[in-house]
Amino acid sequence: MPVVFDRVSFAYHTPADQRKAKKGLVARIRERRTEVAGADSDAPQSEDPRATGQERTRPAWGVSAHDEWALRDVSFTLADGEFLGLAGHTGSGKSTLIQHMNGLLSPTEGRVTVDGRDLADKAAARDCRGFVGVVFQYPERQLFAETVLDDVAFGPKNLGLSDAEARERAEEALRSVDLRPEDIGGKSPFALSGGMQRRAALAGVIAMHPRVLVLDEPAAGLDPQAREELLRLIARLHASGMSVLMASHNMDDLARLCDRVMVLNRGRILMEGPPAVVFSQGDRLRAIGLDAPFAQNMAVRLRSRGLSVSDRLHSIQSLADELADLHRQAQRHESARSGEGAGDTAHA
Ligand SMILES: Nc1ncnc2c1ncn2[C@@H]1O[C@H](COP(=O)(O)OP(=O)(O)OP(=O)(O)O)[C@@H](O)[C@H]1O
Repeated sequence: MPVVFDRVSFAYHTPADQRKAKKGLVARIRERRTEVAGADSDAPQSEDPRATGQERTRPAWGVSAHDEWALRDVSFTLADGEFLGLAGHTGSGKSTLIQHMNGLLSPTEGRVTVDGRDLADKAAARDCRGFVGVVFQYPERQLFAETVLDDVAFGPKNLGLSDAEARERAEEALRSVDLRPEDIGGKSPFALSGGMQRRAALAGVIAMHPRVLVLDEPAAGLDPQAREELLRLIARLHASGMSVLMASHNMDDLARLCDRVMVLNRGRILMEGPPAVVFSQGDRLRAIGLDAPFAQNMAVRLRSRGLSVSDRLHSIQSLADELADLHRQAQRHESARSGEGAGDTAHA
């Protein structure tokens, strides 16, 4: 079930080129009305702001014309079984992109298809919500039911499943996020810890049996242990066969988990590729206000101190492997030197 973005642009306000087209239309309509009403052409006419483009609302976040596009010309494919990471500074368009994944927002230009069906088609968008599960930022804020089990069963019930089937799905989903339905199913969601609430909210999406899981900053605001548990859980869901798109501000999480990373900057894809390739370009990342993963920063520092470590380091694992290699090389070098030394002594 690939999700394909084909030259997607999105503006929260009508973009300039489309306003221009509208302006022409409004002017023509006004001329026509004037002709029909026989209006006195000398009479002062109140300017229709739409005809002059003055209605143009300068977007709150933008200072130049191109900033009115929250997404601009975005093309990519989330392939079956892939784990795609989405990085980008605040306001770069990650949440906007995510809302296009299941048709909550429709492109102003371009198209999004899921399994070949264009989400501009309402029926396709409705169907895809069963397959593409979106977990928004702080999803626990949307918990509402009296019990955890009712909350998680809400989605399946909406799909038309019977109470018993929905309950079964809810229990299964809770177990898949390491929550025991027999312990917490009857509790209020608000009686759970923050990390458990987050997992219960995730279970509500998993209970819909999505094949694509979309996560917007899933670990934001969790304590270190809860975030570790949650990220492990996401890796496990991915390993079970789901495709995942995960937006995150944490480059280390993306470097560690993703097959491929896409970096958004002002609504456009700036970089895209395997973590080792994207995250080795620390300077480009820093230029748009993103940090590189710890391993990449460490590699830069080690190189500046004369150690010849790879500039492709992007994860703690790759850093550990590289340092172990260097250590082994140094040991070999050392033993070769001491062997030479021993030979010299024997010679003497
Ligand atoms: N409802 C809205 N109306 C108008 N503009 C919006 C709206 N939502 C977002 N924007 C603007 O669209 C741009 C992209 O926002 P978006 O929330 O997608 O970015 P983001 O990368 O998810 O940011 P963050 O990391 O802070 O969540 C921003 O400039 C934002 O101000």
